[in-house]
Amino acid sequence: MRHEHVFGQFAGRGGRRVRPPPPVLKAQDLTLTYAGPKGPNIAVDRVSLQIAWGERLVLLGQSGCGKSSILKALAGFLKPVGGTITLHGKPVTGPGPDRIVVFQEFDQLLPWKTAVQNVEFPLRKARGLGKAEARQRTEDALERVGLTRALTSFPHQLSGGMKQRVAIARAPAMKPEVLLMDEPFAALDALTRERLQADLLRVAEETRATLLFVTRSIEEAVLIGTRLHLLSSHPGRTIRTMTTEGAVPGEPSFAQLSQEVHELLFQGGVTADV
Ligand SMILES: Nc1ncnc2c1ncn2[C@@H]1O[C@H](COP(=O)(O)OP(=O)(O)OP(=O)(O)O)[C@@H](O)[C@H]1O
Repeated sequence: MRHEHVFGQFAGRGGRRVRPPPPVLKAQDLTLTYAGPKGPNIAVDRVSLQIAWGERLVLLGQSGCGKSSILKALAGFLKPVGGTITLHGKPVTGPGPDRIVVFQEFDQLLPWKTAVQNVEFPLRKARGLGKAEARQRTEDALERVGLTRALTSFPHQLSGGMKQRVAIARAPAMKPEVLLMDEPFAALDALTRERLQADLLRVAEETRATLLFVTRSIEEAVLIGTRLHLLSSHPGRTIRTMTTEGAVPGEPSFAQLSQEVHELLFQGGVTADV
């Protein structure tokens, strides 16, 4: 099966070779460490990746392989000890509203604001939208994720799934350059997880979001991603990047690609936990 993604070899009309679109976000030879008792521990070792506009890149690998660390570095929360990160060719030096992060934890909403206000507030504060436009965008975003009730409830009155819906509505409504999602569905029950995966896919496609998504689930990766970046176990190194093109959920192609990914992760010294 052919799943290798080869940059620089996109076929244009009439089979002409055309250049791929320039990456929105790019990391080159990214090395990340944490301080340990005996000196720095390498968490991520010279990983390079790039995300083009409208692409959904999934970082996949075993627990502790450095997926969250890469996401944090791309978000600007963690400074690399080696390599570079650029957004539209400009170095990333810290966090910014051009990169919005959605975490796994359910406590990322402002507890003193309602569901509606949690979406509306950053649109007004960080994006500087007027009241009418922010309200319109908020209503639109919440409708997209199917949140039609409990709109005036506070986070402590919402279920975990509902809170994640608000977080998923809020992030694309900000229209960031890149949406960074760190295992946003890992703490949800299987049914809610499936529903939110479908909602995310729909929102991402409708809003043409550029997405970096972190997961440990092979099936989730193949479902969500247009491209996968497989990482070896600690310290995280690139095993391979591959496209998910042709893998259709519910068809043998999907199971086939999932199996291929599983084998690659095992060969890379990884125990995939799905
Ligand atoms: N704040 C920290 N201080 C020290 N070491 C850390 C810190 N955060 C992460 N690490 C270490 O860095 C490595 C990579 O961690 P990271 O959380 O990025 O992995 P991960 O692939 O996201 O794991 P998981 O899937 O379990 O969330 C691990 O060995 C971890 O112990």
